[in-house]
Amino acid sequence: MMKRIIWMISSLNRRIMKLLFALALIAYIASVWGTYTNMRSIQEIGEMKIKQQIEDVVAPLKEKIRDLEQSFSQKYPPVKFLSEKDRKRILITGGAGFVGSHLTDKLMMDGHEVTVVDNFFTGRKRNVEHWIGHENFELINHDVVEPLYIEVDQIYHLASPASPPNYMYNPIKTLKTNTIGTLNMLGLAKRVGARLLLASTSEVYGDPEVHPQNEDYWGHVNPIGPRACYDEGKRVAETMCYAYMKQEGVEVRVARIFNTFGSRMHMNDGRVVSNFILQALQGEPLTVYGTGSQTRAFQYVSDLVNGLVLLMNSNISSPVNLGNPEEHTILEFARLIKSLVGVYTCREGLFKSVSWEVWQHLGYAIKAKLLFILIMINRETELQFQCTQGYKNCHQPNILRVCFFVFFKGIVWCVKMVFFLSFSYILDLCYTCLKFNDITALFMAQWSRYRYMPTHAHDKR
Ligand SMILES: O=C(O)[C@H]1O[C@H](OP(=O)(O)OP(=O)(O)OC[C@H]2O[C@@H](n3ccc(=O)[nH]c3=O)[C@H](O)[C@@H]2O)[C@H](O)[C@@H](O)[C@@H]1O
Repeated sequence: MMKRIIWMISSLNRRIMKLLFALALIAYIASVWGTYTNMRSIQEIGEMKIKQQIEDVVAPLKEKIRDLEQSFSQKYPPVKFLSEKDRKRILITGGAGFVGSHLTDKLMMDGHEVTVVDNFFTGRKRNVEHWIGHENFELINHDVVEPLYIEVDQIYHLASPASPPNYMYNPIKTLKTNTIGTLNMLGLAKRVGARLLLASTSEVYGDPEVHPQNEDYWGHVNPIGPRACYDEGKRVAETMCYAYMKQEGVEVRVARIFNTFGSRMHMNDGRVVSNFILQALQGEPLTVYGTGSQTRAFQYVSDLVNGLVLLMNSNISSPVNLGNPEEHTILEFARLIKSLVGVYTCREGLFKSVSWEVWQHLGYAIKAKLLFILIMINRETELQFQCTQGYKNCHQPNILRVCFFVFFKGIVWCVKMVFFLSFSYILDLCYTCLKFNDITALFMAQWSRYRYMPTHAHDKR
């Protein structure tokens, strides 16, 4: 009996032992598996962390590489291809200035090799920065008062401050630039056999006694007046050109430039266009000097640039006036600027980030679609463009003006909607008319529709 009991206990023990052993084995496998997965997840987290750190370091580098790649593949404005024979090496002094930079654009786009020389007194590097790095373009920081040795076929000599506050700022420097500078450029033209175009000015006529001034007029200049440094400087520059032409056989062209406006005109330029636009945008009264009855004709810069290029390539060696023949008094001009700035401020939200070209197209598109929305599309739009895009950053709105313009804009849009709805109604009418091919029948039909409707309703009832 005892034996039996012992056997039973031991067999029970063996079973329990086996069970325990199996359980221990499972626990061991589970713990090994757990540790393994745990280690893996720790490893993975570590790897992820390292990856993240690497990403953090690499991301700015990648961005820099992208920027560099973009700068290497910089997009330039489209440039025509010219054969070696037609391609000219052209020097533009003052090429980073207001007129000079537009001339640079034209000649570059025409496919010539352009070297811009500027001392950046009134010129700005940003005016020509879109050409920097182009194989046809070179920018030299140089003052024409010092001699320049360079091989060129044509010289556009524009270097000189042109706005009264700028040229009066340092009259001796203005005189040196226009005399010694011109002498240096004529010397260069003589040495390399280049043709030189001098950017002269309407101011060589001084305070004119004849009106309008043609090129034969000799002028009426005060040699000791406040403007003399510029007026007399340009007059002597013209004299030098013709002396070099007669004595040395240098080919010269002389453009007498009248008032010009356009983009890249410095907002503190001091001339009437920039002054008035700036004052109007800032809501200040426009400073009309004197009675405002003095007249000026304003040409757009692209017209002037086309004129300069035409003159350079022509065979006219005598001086040529370049300006807009349409004259306005300064008072009229002030009124125009006021109205343009007013009109545009209402539209600012609409066209804020739109470039001029796009805006122009947009203007045409709107005009074509909605006949009743009037948009001025003529030379004034260029002024308007300068009013807004050119000096956009200077516009400081105040709350009163904003409220006024929101209200004004609301009214304008209501009027437009009324026009538009009437227009679409008329269109609808015309369309139906065409369909019916008989206006009387149409009205009869319209009328009878209203007239018989209640009867039909009655019939139905
Ligand atoms: O824009 C130009 O191309 C010309 O500008 C200036 O000649 P000016 O006609 O005196 O140019 P502004 O200073 O713009 O003056 C034009 C008229 O507006 C008047 N003005 C100017 C500025 C102003 O704030 N208010 C004002 O009534 C002037 O008295 C002048 O009668 C330069 O001296 C010329 O060399 C250059 O050709």
